[in-house]
Order: sequence, then C-alpha cells, then structure tokens
Amino acid sequence: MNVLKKKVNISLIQLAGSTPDKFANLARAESLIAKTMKEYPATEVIVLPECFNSPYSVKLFKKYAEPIILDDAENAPSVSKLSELALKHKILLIGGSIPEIEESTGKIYNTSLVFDPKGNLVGKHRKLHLFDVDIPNGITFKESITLSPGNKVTTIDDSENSGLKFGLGICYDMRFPEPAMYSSRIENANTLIYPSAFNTVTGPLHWHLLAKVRAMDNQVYTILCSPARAAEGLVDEFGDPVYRAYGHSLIVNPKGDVLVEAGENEEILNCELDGDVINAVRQAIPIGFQRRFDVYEQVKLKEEKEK
Ligand SMILES: NC(=O)CC(=O)C(=O)O
Repeated sequence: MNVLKKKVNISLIQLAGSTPDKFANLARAESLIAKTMKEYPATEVIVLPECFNSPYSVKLFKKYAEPIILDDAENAPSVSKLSELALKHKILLIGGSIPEIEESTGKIYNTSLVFDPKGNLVGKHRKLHLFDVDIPNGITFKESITLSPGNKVTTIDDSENSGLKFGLGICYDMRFPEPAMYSSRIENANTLIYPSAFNTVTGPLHWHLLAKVRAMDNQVYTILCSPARAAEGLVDEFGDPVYRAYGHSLIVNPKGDVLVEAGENEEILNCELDGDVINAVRQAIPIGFQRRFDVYEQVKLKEEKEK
C-alpha cells in the first residue's frame, strides 16, 4: 500500500483573476509565491490555479499560448518563469495551467507543468476532458472550439523528495472518476491535485462534492486550486463577460473532511498532509481490497453491448 512517507507542507495560491496582461499575471504569481514563502517558510510544494497566466476564454487561449520549451524566456515566458521560481524557492511547483501551443501541429492545449526544486520540468498534463457545457439559464462554455484534449492520465512520482505521488488533472477532469481511480489505485498515488476554475454556476453545485467524493472513494488527499473571483460586470476585449471563477480553493483529507478552504478573494492556504491519516482511513474502511471486479466486468461488458 502506498502512503506519504513523511508529512508534506503544501501551499495553494488562489491568485487574483488573470488579467489581459500576461506579464502582469506572471509578476503577480511571482510576488504571491514570494509572499507564501515568507508567511509559510516550511512550504515544500506550491499549487497555482488553472490558466493563471491568461484570461479563461475560448477566444483568447490561442493568443496567450506558448510552446513548452525550457530556457527560452522570449518564446515561452511562463514556462521559463515557473522554472525560475521553483529553483529560486527550492519548491515543487505545480504551475496551475497555461494555454500551450504544440508548434508541429498548431494544436492548443490547456496544460499543467510541474517543476522540481532544481527548476527541472518533471511533469506535464494536458487537460483530458474539455469543458463543453450548455446549462440553461446558467453557463455555456465550449473549450473544444479552440482546445484539443490531452490523451493520457498523469501521475507524478515525487515520493523520494516531497513524499507526494499525485494524480494531476485540470478542473473538468475532476468530474471523471476513472483517471482519479487509475492514479490512486493502480499507480498508487497518495494525493490528487487539480488546478481548476469552476464558476459561479457550477461551483456552488458541485465543487465541494467533487473534492470530497474523489478524496473519499480513493482514500487520498484531494487538492483544488482556483483563481480568485473576478469582479462582477467586467467585459473582455470582445465585449464578452469575463469568466468569474468560483474561488474556494481547498484541501480535503482521505476521510472527506475539508481541512482548509479559501473564500472568493486572493488568498494563500497552507496545510500539512500526513501519510498516517491515509493509512488509518484505509485500514478502517478497506475498500481498496474489497472490490468486486468479477461483477464490474459484467457491467462493462453490458455497457459495451448496448453501445
Ligand atoms: N472550467 C472547467 O473546466 C470545469 C467547470 O467549471 C465545471 O466542471 O463545472
């Protein structure tokens, strides 16, 4: 059974809404990371929110996209800045997400990058499930107009350093139990991390529920990091309303308890994750060993027949 080998000190930065100025967004992230390290010097891991360097807008992803190349501050300023900050503060940095352009195909992805304390890129996740919804009297959003989906479940093993072995997803990915279960139960992750940006419609409906259920059914720590909520009534360069993130970044323990939670404004959260809690929960309610794959196999076959 996999657990955290030691306690891990982690901070989430609920950054103020991404402005149209990419360099101002990067500078904001830089200054909030410095503030985090001053306020919580024991921090080993920092998580940023989804699309922290760009507005969350289908029409704008392409404009803000950059290739994932290292040491090229001109063409990939966000990649370069994340690497620099991880190295400077000697932290594992889960750099929220940024719009990525794959130069060979011209495809745009919503991509999360992870840097180790030496500034090396140690992980990358492309959003697997695109946020395409049309909720009557609520919100219509279609990421697939400009984004392409990733094609792999991502688990990052930092167990030798911070102790974390985590499933990494981006926002809408958290609605799908399979990748979370794959990372937790097959790859033995002890934590699930989702840089995210739910909104004022779907946040109140499902944010807390999803964090708790992913934590509870996989018996892992679950971490959601959102941007702060933008002011009401703002419009972007197309006259479209600016996306209003839900906020409420949080950490849920393997029992399903919320350990720390932000409000709607810019805020830093700090918390210690403890492997003993994972152990205790898994021993008390050993669902990991009680699965009935003999039965689930029948369910799968039935679903396939009905397609
Ligand atoms: N923004 C997202 O990707 C997802 C979201 O807001 C939701 O699932 O709700």
